[in-house]
Amino acid sequence: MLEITNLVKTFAGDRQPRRENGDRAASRVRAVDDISIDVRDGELFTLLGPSGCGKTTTLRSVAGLERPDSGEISVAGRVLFSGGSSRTFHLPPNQRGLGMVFQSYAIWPHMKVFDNVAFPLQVMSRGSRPGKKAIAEKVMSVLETMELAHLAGRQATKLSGGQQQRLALARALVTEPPLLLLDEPLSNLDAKLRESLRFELKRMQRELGITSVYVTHDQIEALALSSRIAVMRDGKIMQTGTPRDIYERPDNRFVAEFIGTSNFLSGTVAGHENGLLAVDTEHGQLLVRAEVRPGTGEAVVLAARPEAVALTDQAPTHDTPNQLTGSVVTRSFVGDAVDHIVRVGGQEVRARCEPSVSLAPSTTVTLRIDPANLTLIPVGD
Ligand SMILES: Nc1ncnc2c1ncn2[C@@H]1O[C@H](COP(=O)(O)OP(=O)(O)OP(=O)(O)O)[C@@H](O)[C@H]1O
Repeated sequence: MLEITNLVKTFAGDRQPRRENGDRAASRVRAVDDISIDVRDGELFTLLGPSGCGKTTTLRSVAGLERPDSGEISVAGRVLFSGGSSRTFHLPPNQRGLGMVFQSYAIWPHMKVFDNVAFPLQVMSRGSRPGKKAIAEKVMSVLETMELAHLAGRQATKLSGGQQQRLALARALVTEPPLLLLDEPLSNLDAKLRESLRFELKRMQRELGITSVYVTHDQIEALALSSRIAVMRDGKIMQTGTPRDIYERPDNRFVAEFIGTSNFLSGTVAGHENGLLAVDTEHGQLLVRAEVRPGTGEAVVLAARPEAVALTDQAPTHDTPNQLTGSVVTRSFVGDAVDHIVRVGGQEVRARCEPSVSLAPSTTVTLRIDPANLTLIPVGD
């Protein structure tokens, strides 16, 4: 569906000191350094990597907002950009027909919810513009998908942050683009809202089967959402694979370390109770707050960030879920926290604790992870 071949994009870097011959040579930053990507029909494909690795520049190049130095970009066989030593072809962004949602909500504040979504249809060229009635139907249908239909008449600014972001999505989807580009669309939202919108985004993407490219620096978000992930560093792709490939079989040290700052616990779904999912792991049963409902017996992975793992040298208590027993391997002070590595059965778990919690190697400890702080990653996705 989306094919990127040998894409290169450089920017003028900081100016260098004047040379002996009086020239000032400007160094160039290779923001995207010869990358090739093939996104399949219906996939949610994620570009993942640390700040400055070239994710946004890649996405902006697909959108037509950056003009690459060389390479080729095509969507469904239609060339959007082709450049190199000879002639360059660069289709302007407004002729690419792609859906885009960026970090800032980018809704039109002076318009009502309905009009925000109707606008992209109203400005379509004469031949392809639907009639007034068809526009109203399309707008209401996409507002329903995003659960905003009841707010159609409201001023866009009078929506909550999550609703505004859903509105931005509705607006990007209404023209039924062949490809949806999403640049950290959830990063301005608080953790709870991010979690629930992540599920909605995944549901919507699946239901509509819309091919999407998603940019994020958040490994857990990438693992939980994506069909496949490309991990980037310094403008290059370090590995492309399914979430499972990436965390189970990292190709190189960079990918292993970048993904490995989170903890992963494998298990199978045992059942549901009181809005919580019970997962059997080799360390016992863990509860996770999840809005998706995989079937009993399905294989899943639970992810926990190190700061979500609490440690104590007290024995487990009866009234608290998600307690594991382990033994401290190492601890290290990192300024405002103490990082511990704890051996639990056959695996090491990282816990980032308050400075007041500092447990010596070989101490037997109880690890506690709140069900709300575990992320469910369906494997086999
Ligand atoms: N307009 C620009 N002019 C000069 N350098 C740029 C420009 N845009 C990006 N860069 C540089 O290109 C590199 C890649 O930037 P890019 O924004 O694509 O990274 P990113 O992975 O999306 O980072 P972030 O997650 O912080 O947004 C960085 O070194 C950045 O400083």
